[in-house]
Amino acid sequence: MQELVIATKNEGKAKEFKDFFARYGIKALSLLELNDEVPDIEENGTTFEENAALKAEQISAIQSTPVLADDSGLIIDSLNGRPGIYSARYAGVQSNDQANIEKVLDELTGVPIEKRDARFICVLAIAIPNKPTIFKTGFCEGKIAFTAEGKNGFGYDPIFIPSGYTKTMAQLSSGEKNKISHRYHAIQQLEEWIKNI
Ligand SMILES: O=c1[nH]c(=O)c2ncn([C@@H]3O[C@H](COP(=O)(O)OP(=O)(O)OP(=O)(O)O)[C@@H](O)[C@H]3O)c2[nH]1
Ligand SMILES: [Mg+2]
Repeated sequence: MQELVIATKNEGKAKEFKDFFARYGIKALSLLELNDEVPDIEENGTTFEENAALKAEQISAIQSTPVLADDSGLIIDSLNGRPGIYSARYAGVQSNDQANIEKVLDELTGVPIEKRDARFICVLAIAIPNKPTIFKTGFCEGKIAFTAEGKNGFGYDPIFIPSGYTKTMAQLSSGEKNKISHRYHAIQQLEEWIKNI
């Protein structure tokens, strides 16, 4: 079976990539599964594109293979786009999903539903040795809930209600999330590339 390295140490993302790529007969391997120890890549870019490229290109250079990286996050309109590129570390470098969620809910205290618009963004970068890096972007629109609900998914899923739904992303099955998510919309644009992998 064909393999593709995904430059992520996030188990939630890794699981979603495995499900997506299995459909194309490709085994997605995260950095947590590689035999050699892979260094943490410093995400010091100022955009999702820069951070995705940093992860994909550095791991591709180490492994000498094509590598896909995902830089993603939550953009909340009434917080001027925060947490944005800082989504993973919003409540601090050592923060976890729970602390990040609490910080967002805290900052949105008293904000009515019409002002809770938000979207997830996923920027994929594919680095191929000696070729220009490819970028694809996907979005998922929605609103921030008043309380955290649901146990599926990861990150901010328990407080994100996708447009057209009355449940949070964490209350949807993985199959349902993977048909509407920002990651799905980005991967969909890679179909042609995947066929020629
Ligand atoms: O509810 C969510 N559902 C999602 O589908 C989702 N996708 C991203 N996120 C959030 O955005 C950060 C990305 O930051 P990020 O791209 O730097 O990833 P990461 O640091 O977790 O792992 P890595 O891929 O860099 O190793 C993550 O940690 C999450 O907090 C999501 N939250
Ligand atoms: Mg990261």
